[in-house]
Amino acid sequence: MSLHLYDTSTRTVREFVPVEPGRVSMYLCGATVQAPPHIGHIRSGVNFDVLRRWLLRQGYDVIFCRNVTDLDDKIIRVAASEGVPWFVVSERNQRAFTWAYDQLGCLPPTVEPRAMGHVPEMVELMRRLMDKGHAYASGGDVYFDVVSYADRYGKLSNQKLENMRAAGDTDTDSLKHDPRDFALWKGAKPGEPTWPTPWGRGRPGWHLECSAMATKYLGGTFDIHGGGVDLIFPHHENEIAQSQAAGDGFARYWLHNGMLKLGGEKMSKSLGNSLLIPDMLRKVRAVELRYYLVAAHYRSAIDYSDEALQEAAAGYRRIEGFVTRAAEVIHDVDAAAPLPQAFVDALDDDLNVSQALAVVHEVVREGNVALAQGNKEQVARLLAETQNMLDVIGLDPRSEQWRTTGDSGLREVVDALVAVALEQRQAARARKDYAAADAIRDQLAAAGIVVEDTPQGPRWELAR
Ligand SMILES: Nc1ncnc2c1ncn2[C@@H]1O[C@H](COP(=O)(O)OP(=O)(O)OP(=O)(O)O)[C@@H](O)[C@H]1O
Ligand SMILES: [Zn+2]
Repeated sequence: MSLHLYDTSTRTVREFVPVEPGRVSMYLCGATVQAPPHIGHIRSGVNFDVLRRWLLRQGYDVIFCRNVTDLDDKIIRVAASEGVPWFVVSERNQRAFTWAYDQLGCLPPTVEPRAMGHVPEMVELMRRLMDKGHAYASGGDVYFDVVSYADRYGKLSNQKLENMRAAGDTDTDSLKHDPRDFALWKGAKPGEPTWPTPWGRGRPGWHLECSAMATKYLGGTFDIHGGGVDLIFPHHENEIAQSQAAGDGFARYWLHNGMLKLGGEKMSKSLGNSLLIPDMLRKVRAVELRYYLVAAHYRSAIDYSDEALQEAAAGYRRIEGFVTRAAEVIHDVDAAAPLPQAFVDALDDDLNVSQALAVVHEVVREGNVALAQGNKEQVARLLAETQNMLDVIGLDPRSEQWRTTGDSGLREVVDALVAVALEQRQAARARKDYAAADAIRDQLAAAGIVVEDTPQGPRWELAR
């Protein structure tokens, strides 16, 4: 089987074939930066990071564009409440998002455009829509005329125009030709930042931003557009309407991640039920949080619980335990070793990471048996398979990312210190000074280090 993905626009799992052989262009709706990220935002980030890594593993050259919405009503409100300019709020929170994506091991985007740096591209898109009769200016605003695009509007979200309710703010209904028309551009309001257009000063509507940025960096037709299911309507429906009405092919596959919820409700900056990343990193290590966020199928909803998080962390530590022990015996890991077919099939089947992780756990179980039997050849093969699979999901404990962050960065240092202590314990045993040998073991235990004697010699672990 080749890669198949669930495409919201056709409501089917279909074969992924990029526009250009060997190259994949991908756009992900990134953050509106009125507040720092919660784990729901980062769930979206890490799930699309796994897709990107899977495409890279298959040899594709991937152009990944994730935008930042650096100005909107919510940012303006936060800035006003703090008495600072809008960009103070968006810069601060954008840094918090970047930090969080980095902590969770997301590869940096190929390009990360900010909306307010792309106003000329938005004006040009509005011009094209006006010329084709799909947009009109009214009272300083510019609107998309949904009736002019009636036959196709609603395809993505599977609804018919006649059943749709009015878009957004009813205050502006008197300016619209139809209450379902949505704003491409919002006319200047006192105290708000504005940019010039041929139809007056103002600021862009959110939907227009993504259409303009996606096509600027990925072209008129590109492969994958992603975001959370919360964005299907109206945001993505409107992106399609704007871009296709202007004459662009736009995205060929629409992928949506399920929501991370708390008590059954979407985790949301606006609802104030956010679990922020620094707080989460006091509960578990970043790699364990990533494991938790990718372990469920990307399209399913997750209802957050501390218990499930701790269970996921324990699951990851089982994998990590094997990798660490095996790496003590095997020094050269074959990065080109093939991935188990069951793992490949799982990811090719609409990125079924939970199934793929089940394969990892199976290989780890076999690996532990091989370790216990001292079967070095088997251990080498299973360690290579495990690390190569984990690399695709961004979870390899021996990768640069996880070796140098959190407590795993100190592992080599502790390893050397424990080796010295264990040599002394060995020497004490050799001279039959068992009291001294036990004292060394007890001191290590007091420092949180548990020593286990194995047929391959003593090894240590942190007591957790
Ligand atoms: N709870 C969540 N679970 C999963 N993905 C989410 C969640 N909240 C937002 N996302 C996704 O994260 C990305 C960035 O979201 P954005 O900043 O637009 O969030 P938002 O919906 O405005 O946030 P909020 O509702 O928290 O104020 C989008 O792709 C969005 O779909
Ligand atoms: Zn968007």
